[in-house]
Amino acid sequence: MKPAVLLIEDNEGTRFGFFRYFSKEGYEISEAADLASATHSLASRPFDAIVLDINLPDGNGLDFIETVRGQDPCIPIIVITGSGDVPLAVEAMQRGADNFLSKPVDNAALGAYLRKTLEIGTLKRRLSAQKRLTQKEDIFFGRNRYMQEISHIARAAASGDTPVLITGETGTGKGMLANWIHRHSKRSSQEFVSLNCSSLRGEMLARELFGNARGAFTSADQDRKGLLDIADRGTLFLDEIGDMGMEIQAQLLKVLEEKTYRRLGDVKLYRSDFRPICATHHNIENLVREKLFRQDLMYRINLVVIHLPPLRERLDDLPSLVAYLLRTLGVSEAVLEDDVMQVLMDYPWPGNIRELKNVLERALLLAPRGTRLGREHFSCLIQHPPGRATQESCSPTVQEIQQRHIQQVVEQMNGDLVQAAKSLNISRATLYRRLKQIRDSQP
Ligand SMILES: Nc1ncnc2c1ncn2[C@@H]1O[C@H](COP(=O)(O)OP(=O)(O)OP(=O)(O)O)[C@@H](O)[C@H]1O
Repeated sequence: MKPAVLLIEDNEGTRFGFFRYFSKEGYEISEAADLASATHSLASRPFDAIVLDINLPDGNGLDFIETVRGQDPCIPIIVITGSGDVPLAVEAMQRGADNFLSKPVDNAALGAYLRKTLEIGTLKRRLSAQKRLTQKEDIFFGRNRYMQEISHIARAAASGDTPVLITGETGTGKGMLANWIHRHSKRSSQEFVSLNCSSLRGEMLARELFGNARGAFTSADQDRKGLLDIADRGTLFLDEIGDMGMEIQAQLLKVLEEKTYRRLGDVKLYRSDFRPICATHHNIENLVREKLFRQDLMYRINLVVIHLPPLRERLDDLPSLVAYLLRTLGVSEAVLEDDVMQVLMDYPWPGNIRELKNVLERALLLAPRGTRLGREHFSCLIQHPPGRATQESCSPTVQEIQQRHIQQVVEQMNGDLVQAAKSLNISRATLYRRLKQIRDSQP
């Protein structure tokens, strides 16, 4: 495919010469005589590079560099300045241009610059995509008064070693906060082991937690470590602990009291020094009243309680949270058109921050590269009732089909993850990761 270049230049003669030369060189050239038509062109299709004159009839090209950079940090920009205008060229580079040339422009020199700059642009994009994949997600606390208090308690929890209970609706960031506390605690060099107690029941959950000896049950062909073993000296994050069955609750209480446990089918006593951090979307006290949760276990795990508020109760943080999430997705907040924030403010966010992130990611996928995100990219939030926005408005993607298949196999194996991993021909760790992704993608 030909590289697409947008030439923003008011001089018709220069544009003509440029068009003829670079079309022959194999580029697809679009022309804009002023900033207004350049903005229009950028909104209507993606470009691989921009060649920009500084003095234009309706504004200064220098300011335009920042606008473009806000929408696409990687697109190469080459600036054309008047002859000998070095300070202007320096300013252009400071504002984000990749290269500059003085007038009259030597097309051959510009061609060489363009080739090099396009190569750099491709590399930058690749790096930015790689960074996105490898970057560890960091938590956003925000300036909301209540969240400031939470950040204070979280810091205190990280410097101590007592159990923590995190409550809040789905997608409010309970898992992220648990991980943040671990990473800022003295246990950070050890494992952070996460287990979702609602996805496994009874003996299956016991097997995951305690491990098993060879022959403990039909498919136990070897000794297997449990997560308690792996979490030794680290942190064990028990997500959705409110859904844990009463029998396992009794076993967990014993482990918390004695720090020792037995693998299934084993007589040997194992020791694990793990720090428990638990999370639930339930009100644990109600569960205790309903006799669904042991009171003694509640007192063991709720030494520090952190309640994360739903997103709709911290809307004062929404604009900076959106900017933060967009940055983690590799774009700046300038990518949003002005009236979009009101759409985001008006939506009740039943899936909280997870749903917000999914909605932003989907809007970025829908919009052509280099264009701004308008209301039309958030039509799910306007047209669909809350909670269904990210699921039903689009046909399933390959990833969604894969996720369904994994869920079906886990169900067929009655939740036996060892067998499910074998049947899917993936490792147990990969299966855990995929199951977590499935949970994370649900609002
Ligand atoms: N404070 C935050 N800062 C940045 N991103 C966040 C924050 N909270 C949540 N997210 C985003 O939302 C996603 C879901 O967060 P997380 O899994 O921690 O929520 P949760 O409350 O544990 O949800 P569930 O109850 O469904 O397990 C995260 O992967 C992250 O992308």
